[in-house]
Amino acid sequence: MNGQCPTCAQDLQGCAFFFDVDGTLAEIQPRPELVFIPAAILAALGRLQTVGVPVAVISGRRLADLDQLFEPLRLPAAGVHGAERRGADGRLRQLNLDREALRRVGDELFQACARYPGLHLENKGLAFALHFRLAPELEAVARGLAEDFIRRYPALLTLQPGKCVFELKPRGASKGEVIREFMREPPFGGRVPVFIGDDLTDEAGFQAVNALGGHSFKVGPGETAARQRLDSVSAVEKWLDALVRPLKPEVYP
Ligand SMILES: O=P(O)(O)OC[C@H]1O[C@H](O[C@H]2O[C@H](CO)[C@@H](O)[C@H](O)[C@H]2O)[C@H](O)[C@@H](O)[C@@H]1O
Repeated sequence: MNGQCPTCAQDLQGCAFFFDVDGTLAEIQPRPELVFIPAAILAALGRLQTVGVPVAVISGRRLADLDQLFEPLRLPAAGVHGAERRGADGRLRQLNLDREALRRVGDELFQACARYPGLHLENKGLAFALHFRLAPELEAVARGLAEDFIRRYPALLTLQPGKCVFELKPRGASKGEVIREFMREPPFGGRVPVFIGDDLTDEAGFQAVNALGGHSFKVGPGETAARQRLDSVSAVEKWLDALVRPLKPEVYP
């Protein structure tokens, strides 16, 4: 195999790639369940995986959702902002959390959100997303609800703002920490990490790869710890295409 990273000219086999999902590999959609990964991106990730270049997705979504989105690929992945992780060996690790307490929080949130039909509560079991994309006038309500629950359950939850969403994520969940965990394991360990993301939850990941001597890319505008920039999901697609294009054609029919 030959091939280089188009940005840093590093041999691909020396790199390990980490990708955020929504806003990075998939265009933002009005509702979470409408999201899809473009076929060209799936093909590029599949190519990298086929030739043994380590690839993982690092998302706020649940692992189960990620597996559906990336079908037929089954990638090493971290879900719920790092609260759950599946390594390259297939082993699952989760933060040690009080599931019964989280279930009660989910029930309470459901009751609280019922008063605001425009709010969409995404209950991920280990985390809760209060989406106001389809009702922007409810942003302050969503923030208020999220802050109230964080105040009442400070040992359990922490606030993670995002794109038209306030998330209550488990305390201790961090995209930076899961990238560091992947980098301590084969086949990621010993390589140069590259992380591409677009949102506030990705900042911990950018900081982690910067500290590990890797490359960090922010998709779109906004202040960031990332050191390089890609404009959009289509720019990520083109970047990935440039990454895999030099790979030998006989390996990829
Ligand atoms: O870390 P990510 O993979 O980027 O996931 C972050 C959150 O993405 C989803 O919400 C966002 O995307 C939706 C679909 O485009 C959009 O409707 C919503 O406004 C965005 O906030 C997902 O629903 C969350 O669970 C993820 O945590």
